[in-house]
Amino acid sequence: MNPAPSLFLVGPMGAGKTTVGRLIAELFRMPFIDLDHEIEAHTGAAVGLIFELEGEAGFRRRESAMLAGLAARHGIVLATGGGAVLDAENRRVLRENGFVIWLDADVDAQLARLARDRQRPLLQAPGRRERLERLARERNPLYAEIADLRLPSSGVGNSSHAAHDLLDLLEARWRRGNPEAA
Ligand SMILES: Nc1ncnc2c1ncn2[C@@H]1O[C@H](COP(=O)(O)OP(=O)(O)OP(=O)(O)O)[C@@H](O)[C@H]1O
Ligand SMILES: O=C(O)C1=C[C@@H](O)[C@@H](O)[C@H](O)C1
Ligand SMILES: [Mg+2]
Repeated sequence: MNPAPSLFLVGPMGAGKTTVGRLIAELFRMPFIDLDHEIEAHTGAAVGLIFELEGEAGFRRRESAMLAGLAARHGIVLATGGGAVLDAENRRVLRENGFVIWLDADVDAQLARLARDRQRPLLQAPGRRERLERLARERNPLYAEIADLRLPSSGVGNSSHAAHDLLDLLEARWRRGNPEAA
């Protein structure tokens, strides 16, 4: 039961786009694709190394090119990277090609979940809290601009619970949209 052509997950680092996205894809029996992973597989370099060699601008070019190709596929669950919404064309591509889910997380939850992270280049410097707060201020309006649904989360909780909450929300929403299916 999935009338949406594709599900696109957007939101900040540590919100669960990759983890919850993979689970929701399993629950809906849809193929799961992770944008960061595809970029790494295509270039043969980790996100951190791409940032080091080409700067954030180089990474964003690769991200936009990869997103344009993947968003054209139908019936997928696509986990984007936290900064994919920065580009206006990316936002258009997401909005026009699928159902956009904003997985949100407060900064305390991000800090707890990513405390041991050494992969995300934007977090590899002191002042993580200030950095995450600034990113939230800049990006939240962009997530809000394209989201069809927002699922907030806090604490370190459990991604499996988050996936089931999302499943319930989506099914309730689709039943409302199509009373025949209720
Ligand atoms: N809803 C949740 N409750 C508890 N823990 C979570 C939740 N979502 C994610 N996590 C944990 O947080 C960590 C980061 O999650 P994940 O990699 O899915 O984030 P992301 O949104 O894909 O981030 P990025 O934008 O950097 O790709 C993982 O260890 C994951 O298990
Ligand atoms: O929030 C961001 O800008 C990023 C999030 C990750 O998913 C990666 O795309 C990369 O580390 C940048
Ligand atoms: Mg991810």
